[in-house]
Amino acid sequence: MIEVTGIRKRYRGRDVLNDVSFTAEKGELTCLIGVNGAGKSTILKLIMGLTPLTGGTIRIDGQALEPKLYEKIAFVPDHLTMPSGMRLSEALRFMADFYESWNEKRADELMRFFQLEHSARIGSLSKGIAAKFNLLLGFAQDSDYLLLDEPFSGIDLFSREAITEVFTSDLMEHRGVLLTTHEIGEMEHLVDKAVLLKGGKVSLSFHCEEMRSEKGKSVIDVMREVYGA
Ligand SMILES: Nc1ncnc2c1ncn2[C@@H]1O[C@H](COP(=O)(O)OP(=O)(O)OP(=O)(O)O)[C@@H](O)[C@H]1O
Repeated sequence: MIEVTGIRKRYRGRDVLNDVSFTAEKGELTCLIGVNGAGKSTILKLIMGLTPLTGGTIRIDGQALEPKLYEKIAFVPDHLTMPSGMRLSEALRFMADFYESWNEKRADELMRFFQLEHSARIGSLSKGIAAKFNLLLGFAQDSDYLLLDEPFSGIDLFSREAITEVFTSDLMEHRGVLLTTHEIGEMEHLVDKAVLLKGGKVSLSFHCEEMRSEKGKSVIDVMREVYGA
């Protein structure tokens, strides 16, 4: 379990996150929802140790963050970070060399599934194709947890559908997935738990199925109430 307790983050004298707590469990898809600038990406960076906490604690499977724990987590940022002149085949080789958790067979399957060409260069990819390859780099790591920052941002409907299919496959079955989004769209039926951020705090956190069965509300209904949209 990823356990975020009372975290605070201050950038240049301004509190971006103020006492944020939530958990993301293995075998579940947890969605961090918030408008632009709510602090979603910051939370993922804090979990990955890419920026220091101002306060609070983050524990993974009961342990405080330390470099060894990152073997359990794959992080997919909101854009491809590989050099633009690199071919996809070279990027895959880099991942295989760099990550012990790299699963070559899975990477090959996903290359075929997303219809990606090994010889294409990173810089020549369209936005949607780049997003698919970016996701592949995370999906093909045998990690317990997968953190995804805005995986659907700027992607057309058909690419979204292909990516959604991966989320429902057994590739994800036992993993804990924590993803951020500002619009839930067709993801809604995939999400187990929603964490709604507002004003640097968690406004509401709930299991979607319970919300549906007990209050008859969808995630979008709740978002409308919280964000007044
Ligand atoms: N390195 C930084 N230095 C200063 N301020 C920052 C830094 N990174 C983020 N911020 C600020 O922190 C706030 C939260 O940013 P963050 O990127 O986490 O939001 P977000 O919810 O992911 O937004 P989006 O949906 O637009 O990606 C924003 O106001 C942003 O300007």
